[in-house]
Amino acid sequence: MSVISSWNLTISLNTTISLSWRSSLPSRASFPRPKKPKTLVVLATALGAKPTVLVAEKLGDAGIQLLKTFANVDCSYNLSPEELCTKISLCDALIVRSGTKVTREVFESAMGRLKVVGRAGVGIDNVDISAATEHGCLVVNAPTANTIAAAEHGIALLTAVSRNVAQADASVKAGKWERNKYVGVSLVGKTLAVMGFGKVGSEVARRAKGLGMQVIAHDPYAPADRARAISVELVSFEEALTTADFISLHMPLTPATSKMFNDEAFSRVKKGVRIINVARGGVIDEEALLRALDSGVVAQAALDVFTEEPPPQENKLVRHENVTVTPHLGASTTEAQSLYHLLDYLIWLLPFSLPLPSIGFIALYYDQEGVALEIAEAVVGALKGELAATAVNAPMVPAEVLLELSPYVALTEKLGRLAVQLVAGGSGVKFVKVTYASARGPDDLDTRLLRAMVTKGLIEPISSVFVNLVNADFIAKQRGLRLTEERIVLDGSPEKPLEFIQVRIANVESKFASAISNSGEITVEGRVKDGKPHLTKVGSFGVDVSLEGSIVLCRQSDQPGIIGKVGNILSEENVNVNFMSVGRIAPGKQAVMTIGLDEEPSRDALKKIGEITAVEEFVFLKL
Ligand SMILES: NC(=O)c1ccc[n+]([C@@H]2O[C@H](COP(=O)([O-])OP(=O)(O)OC[C@H]3O[C@@H](n4cnc5c(N)ncnc54)[C@H](O)[C@@H]3O)[C@@H](O)[C@H]2O)c1
Ligand SMILES: O=C(O)[C@H](O)COP(=O)(O)O
Repeated sequence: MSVISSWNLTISLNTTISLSWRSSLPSRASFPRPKKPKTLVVLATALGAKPTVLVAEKLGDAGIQLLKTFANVDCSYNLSPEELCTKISLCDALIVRSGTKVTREVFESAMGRLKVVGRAGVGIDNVDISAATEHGCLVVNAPTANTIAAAEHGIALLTAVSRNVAQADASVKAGKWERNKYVGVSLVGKTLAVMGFGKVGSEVARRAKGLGMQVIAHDPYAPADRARAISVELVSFEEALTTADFISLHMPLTPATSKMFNDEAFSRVKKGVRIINVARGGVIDEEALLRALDSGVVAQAALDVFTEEPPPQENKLVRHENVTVTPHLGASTTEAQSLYHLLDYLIWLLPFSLPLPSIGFIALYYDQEGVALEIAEAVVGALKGELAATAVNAPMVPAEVLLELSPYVALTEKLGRLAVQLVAGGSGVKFVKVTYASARGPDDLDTRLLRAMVTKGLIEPISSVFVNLVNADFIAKQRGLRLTEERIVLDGSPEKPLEFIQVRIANVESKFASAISNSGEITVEGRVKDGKPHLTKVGSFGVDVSLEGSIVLCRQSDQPGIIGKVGNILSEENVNVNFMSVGRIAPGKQAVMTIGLDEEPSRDALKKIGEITAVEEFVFLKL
């Protein structure tokens, strides 16, 4: 019994990072479950009051209970689109299944409050992902908990069509006894083409092999070794169509798979093929399927999913005598939807004092967290500002990379904040260059998170927009901000990921002229020292101040007594100086004094600093 270990990282709004460890047993599904800690995303969010989670479709009780430990939970099912839009502005998170369309209007109606959409299941085709991203709303799903349920339903439909179970049942219930009419076809030795060899598809394949079928699969993105491991041959779309006796669909609905099964595809299938769809209705052109059924090209179809759900009463496919239908039941088993947790079973087993190996076996078999728990964990984690393993619309940063980069995450955001506050007028920022100096090779540094944090730092002080890893690139583009990145490869030890980071803003004037470097750009540079972000350069002046609280930058003609005068003004106001450094061009010439402050000084105190005779210019910057 192997144990999956996981690291969870937390980044809160002030970008402090915490690390916790958890372990869990592998799930019953043999398709590798995403190792939560390996792929993570930052959702920096700060929620003062208890957040509100709207659960818009039935969710297992285990999930509801978990949500209630952290949030106010509003379970309102069967909301009309208008009702959903009305409610959403009062919610921080929304949990749906496939029955709720989370449209652009929903995100617009949320007016910035909605931070997470949790899809309690796999398919995210009912969520407008672009709109979510534009609104900085993280979308998470529960990709593994219903895999087995869906695969079993696929097999149930496969066996049902081969033996006319639904039709024969209806006939007997209608008082008939038609033994000759419902002669079926055998599965053994027949070829099954699994279209989409992902989690569900591979579980269907495994089960079909157990029924004695020849299994082939078509999936342009599936790794060959996964197929080889269960002796399934990966084939082209053409070969799948032309050789299969049964076709089972398991791909997602995307623009590429939409109506993949159309007249053209049906013109190439083996006459009498049987089709099972437990994926999404939209992957089949339903009109084309009807024609293929009527002409006998397709002998039978079993459909769990439809383009429109529920399908209209008059839908000819639903009423077709060679079509077996179920109302999107693929994920609907008690085990998939609710909690069958390892611990419950271990506790249940205790009185039996079973030997350890059998406990292990049973525990492994029943380690089904259920969709409800999987999505509740993801949503609560995201609301806490933790990192979501199942994020759909944000780049994933491996946990170990994130841990190493954490102080640089804080540094980049603060450099962005400082740089933009140095711009005269604060706006008009269009060209930003971020330079990363490192002894590591260019492929050895993932800067996506750092870039997002510079954007956050640049935009948040001058707008009301909430920027996070989800929407940083979109917001930058929308505001016409061109952020370019540059790498400087230094000699030395690659132990540290970065030596220094520089943020430059071109084509702007500065309210602190000394911040303009020789290249004519506002320039701030920082390093991480003892795990803390430090400002180490402003313009062409070397400085050194820890980036916390706020900062006063002050240029003076280099002479004795200035530090004392500034210190006096601040101490009269009870403002604590946490750090001070002076960087000068040459003794007796100009110097830039950097003062780190714990409290914000009054306007009056700042005015007094400006009035010190030797002070040529100064600026107060909030971090
Ligand atoms: N009926 C239900 O209740 C139910 C339950 C669970 C999943 N589903 C649906 O089943 C589908 C598969 O779910 P999963 O968990 O296995 O997802 P998955 O992401 O693990 O697998 C999908 C596979 O489809 C493949 N694919 C993508 N484009 C393809 C194409 N053009 N041709 C062939 N293959 C392609 C991908 O490479 C991937 O391997 C999804 O549409 C999901 O929404 C339905
Ligand atoms: O994509 C999925 O997970 C399935 O279609 C399940 O959908 P459901 O949560 O509405 O049952």
